[in-house]
Amino acid sequence: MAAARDTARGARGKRRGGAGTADASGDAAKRAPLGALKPLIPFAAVYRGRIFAAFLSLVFASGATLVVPVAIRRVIDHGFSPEGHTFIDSYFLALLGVVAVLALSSAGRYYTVVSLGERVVADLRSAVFARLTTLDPAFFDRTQSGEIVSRLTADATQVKAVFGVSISILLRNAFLFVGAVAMMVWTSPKLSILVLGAIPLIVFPLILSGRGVRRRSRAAQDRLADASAYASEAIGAVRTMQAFGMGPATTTRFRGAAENAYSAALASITARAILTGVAIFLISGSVVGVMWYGAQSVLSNTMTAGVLSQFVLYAVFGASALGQLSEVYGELAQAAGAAERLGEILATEPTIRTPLNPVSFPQPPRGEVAFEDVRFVYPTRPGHNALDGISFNVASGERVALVGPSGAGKTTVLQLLLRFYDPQGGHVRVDGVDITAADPDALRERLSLVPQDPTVFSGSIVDNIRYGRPDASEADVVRAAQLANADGFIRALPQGYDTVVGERGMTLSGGQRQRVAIARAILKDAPILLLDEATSALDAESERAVQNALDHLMEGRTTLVIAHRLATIRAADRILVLDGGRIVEEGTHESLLARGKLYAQLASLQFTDALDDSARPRDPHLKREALSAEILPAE
Ligand SMILES: Nc1ncnc2c1ncn2[C@@H]1O[C@H](COP(=O)(O)OP(=O)(O)OP(=O)(O)O)[C@@H](O)[C@H]1O
Repeated sequence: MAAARDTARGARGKRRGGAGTADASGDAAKRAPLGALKPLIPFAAVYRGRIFAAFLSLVFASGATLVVPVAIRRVIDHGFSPEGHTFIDSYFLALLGVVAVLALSSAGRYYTVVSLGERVVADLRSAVFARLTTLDPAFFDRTQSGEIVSRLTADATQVKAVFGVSISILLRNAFLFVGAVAMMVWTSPKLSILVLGAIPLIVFPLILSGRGVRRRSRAAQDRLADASAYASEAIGAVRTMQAFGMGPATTTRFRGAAENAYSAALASITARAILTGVAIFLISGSVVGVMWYGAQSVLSNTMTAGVLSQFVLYAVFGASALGQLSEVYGELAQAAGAAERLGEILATEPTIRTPLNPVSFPQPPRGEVAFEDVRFVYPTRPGHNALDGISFNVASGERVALVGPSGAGKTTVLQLLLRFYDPQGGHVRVDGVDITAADPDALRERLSLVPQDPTVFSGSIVDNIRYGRPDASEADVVRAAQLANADGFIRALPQGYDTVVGERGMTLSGGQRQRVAIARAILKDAPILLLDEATSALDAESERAVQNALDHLMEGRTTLVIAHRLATIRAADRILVLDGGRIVEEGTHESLLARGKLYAQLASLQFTDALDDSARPRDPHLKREALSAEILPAE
């Protein structure tokens, strides 16, 4: 049950990048390149007012830009003539006004569009995170946590950079391009035909190469996610890494992952560089050609110098707008790669869902549990029955211990009861209700879990205890801590209950972490307690403190405990012995010992408090043969 064990197990079943990711990238390559940005649309659509403001400022900024060449033509054609000095002041004054409008509307455009980008990405990140919290453990068995973090950070950042700045550039240039083309036609239809004829020749190859950029960009982000996943796993297990002297080897592997990310990014950059170069040459080359033709017309007096200047300015505007569009297109294609990955998470539906008409649990809770011929196979390990037709009942207030060799299916029983997975066959009932017909949140309200290696989050002790009931008063928290035998050590900490414990509670001892988790469960006060006892023996004093805390916790509750200690087993009303996903024996400690089968063997080997030091055989091999029946009754 422990988080750490979960992680380790998850890692076994995981494939780098996850199957879903690989398939989706194949599909994506076939889709319209920017279609992947679609998941962002609903996020932006919420902010209609800002979009309208952005649109207005765009219209003004582009309009002001497009007026400039007209003013320049007038200055050239009339301003330098003898009577021109009467006009020139007013021309330049008007030009100054245009420039002022341009400046104001450009600032407005930048502000509205970029802040919209920030807003959308903040919403997107929260939505992706919210979706992640609803996904069932089967998803996390397939996907590495570091990869997910990378999507939340690197991908969202890329979308933000592009969404904010590039969309602003894209829209401005799209407006300018359309405006410039219209003005070109108005200025000189003949020259315009020449220029516009060249456009399809320019645009088509750009669109084609944009697709390649996007594919490469997605590959680069995938490699980056691999590197992040590896890094977060390594940093999460830094003590193990250092204890085994694996620092240099880990660094080498990370460097490999980082190099892969670099190579993939380089491929994407190269494609973009080529795209930009080709675009600039095609576009500017065609402008040069048109200028040459226009110069001929001026020389043959079929066009004035002012009109040519005006036309050339529009052509330059149009060309540079197109050039920037192609560059932005590359960036958008990159963002599409990132958005697509985020979209995949948003589109992942949890398999554990509340049914349309959930059955409610009876009130008040009774605390009954029933497994009826439950069969279960982990999705990442098809073909292996983790539970192979298990049936048992736990009555209200009963204490049942689950015992069995490693891999027998004990943890799986608790995972199914928590509805982390649904069984392929049979039923799991709580208070008579099939849990697949109920709301998972309502189910989990009736369950308290104390895992083997309890998770303590970075934050204050008081917040950690409150984790199961955020609205609990300080007095309730203290009472729970007292019952959990944790009050004493908490008060001895530098800031008492407000002491901040490091990430994953690293600054607390194992026994202290367990007592914090027990206090949390006491505070939650659920009728059914799921307990995964720690396998590692604590020192005698902590052991007693934890045992005492557990006694308080189990009082008046139905308890299902994965037992590793004799004291717990003796306190149980009934013991279920699991092996290979089945219940092979059932009874009390004494009756099972008397049978002399699997339980009796396990009893001599497995229970951490079964042998006191004086009775512990010197030779570890002898321990295996120590007859439980001889030693255990002496306990
Ligand atoms: N997330 C998972 N994905 C795939 N297989 C899993 C997963 N978790 C457990 N298993 C497999 O299911 C079987 C039952 O595991 P389970 O964790 O229930 O055993 P256990 O009795 O709790 O063992 P232990 O005492 O070592 O914790 C094992 O073969 C295990 O390898």
